[in-house]
Amino acid sequence: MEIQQIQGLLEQTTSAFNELKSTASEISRIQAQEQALKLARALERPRDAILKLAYTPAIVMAVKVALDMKVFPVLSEATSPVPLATLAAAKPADPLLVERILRVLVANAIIDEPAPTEYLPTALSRELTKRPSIGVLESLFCEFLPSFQKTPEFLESTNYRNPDDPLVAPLQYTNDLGKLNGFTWLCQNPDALSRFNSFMEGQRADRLHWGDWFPVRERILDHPDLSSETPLIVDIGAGRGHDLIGFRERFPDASGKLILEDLSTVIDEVRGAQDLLAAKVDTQVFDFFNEVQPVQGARAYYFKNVLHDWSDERATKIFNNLKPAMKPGFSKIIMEEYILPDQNASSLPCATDMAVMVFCSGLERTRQRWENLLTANGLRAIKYWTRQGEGLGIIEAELAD
Ligand SMILES: C[S@@+](CC[C@H](N)C(=O)[O-])C[C@H]1O[C@@H](n2cnc3c(N)ncnc32)[C@H](O)[C@@H]1O
Repeated sequence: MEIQQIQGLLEQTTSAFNELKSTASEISRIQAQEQALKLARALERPRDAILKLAYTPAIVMAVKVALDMKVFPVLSEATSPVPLATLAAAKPADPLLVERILRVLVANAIIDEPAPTEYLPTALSRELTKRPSIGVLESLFCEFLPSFQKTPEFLESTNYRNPDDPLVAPLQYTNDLGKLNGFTWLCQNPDALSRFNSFMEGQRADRLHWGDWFPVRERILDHPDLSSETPLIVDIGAGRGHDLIGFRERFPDASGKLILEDLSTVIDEVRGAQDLLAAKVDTQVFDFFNEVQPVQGARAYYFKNVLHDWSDERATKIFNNLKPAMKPGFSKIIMEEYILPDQNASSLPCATDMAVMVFCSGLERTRQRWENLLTANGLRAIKYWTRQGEGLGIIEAELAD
């Protein structure tokens, strides 16, 4: 690239940085980061960029090995540089192997090496001691990566049909699952299920809880028909219930019940968890394909990252099992999902789109696709709440008539 073009990108990056300095907003942070990425790309030779891109799985592999060798908890305690021998003793592991793995981490700014074979933590390596971020890395590496690798072969075998059958996705092809649903497969593999549920907790990482930006009081809580006995929020496909716990923290005075619904294996994993008990969250086994919604007349039926797992045909089944429980004029459906822009979507939603395609033939949807889905199912979008950057939006909907 011409030096003048790089100069131009540098100026745009500086101006994005100045905007961030003056507003300290999340949007300006994302814009500055995107601008800096364009600048870094422009400074890189295309051939080197491709080489590094193709090597990305090796970096993730090194992080996974470091996790397994228990390097990060030891490192994050450190106030002075930690010698290699101390880190190698954590597992214990061969010091030469640890040195090679840590070299990758240093080269990728995941840890610091202030002196030869002496290490210090960074914000990134400290993050790798937290359950949700460990879950993100481990679930994507162990459960998704093998399927990513097989996806081109799978798509060729289907003559590049867009996958829409959750029982015929790259996951089944890769793991020889026959017609076993991906979530049932997870439920049969407790370690994989635990990694996946931590991954879902991690999806929240550093993002706003919906209660921090959606006008919950105005759109949900301020209604005369709400009482302590009314189901307030039914979180369908809730996983470990982190969204409900976050809701209770933000609205401790809200009257009405918070109900967590998921498949029986997930409920077995979460039932009795202290954080759920403390937040007064009820649990309910529910299979949204095979049962009619058992909680009648809730104020809000909340789905987060659920509809994106399913094709329109499957989503119709979910809505058909939900609608009989909804009270007209009172019950709402709140779906916290990406609402893709028509153009220039950011990297994270696009990567998520690939992950749901591989796992269960799901898809991220543009606003028009959401609109078509709701209309075809006798539902009406009250409002699409979009957010800039990589945050999830909210589709607020109700029965059409
Ligand atoms: C992508 S996760 C989302 C979890 C959580 N809502 C979140 O965003 O963190 C999808 C959830 O749907 C649940 N699920 C899958 N199939 C289901 C079914 N048939 N009935 C009820 N829940 C189901 C899974 O167990 C999982 O917890």
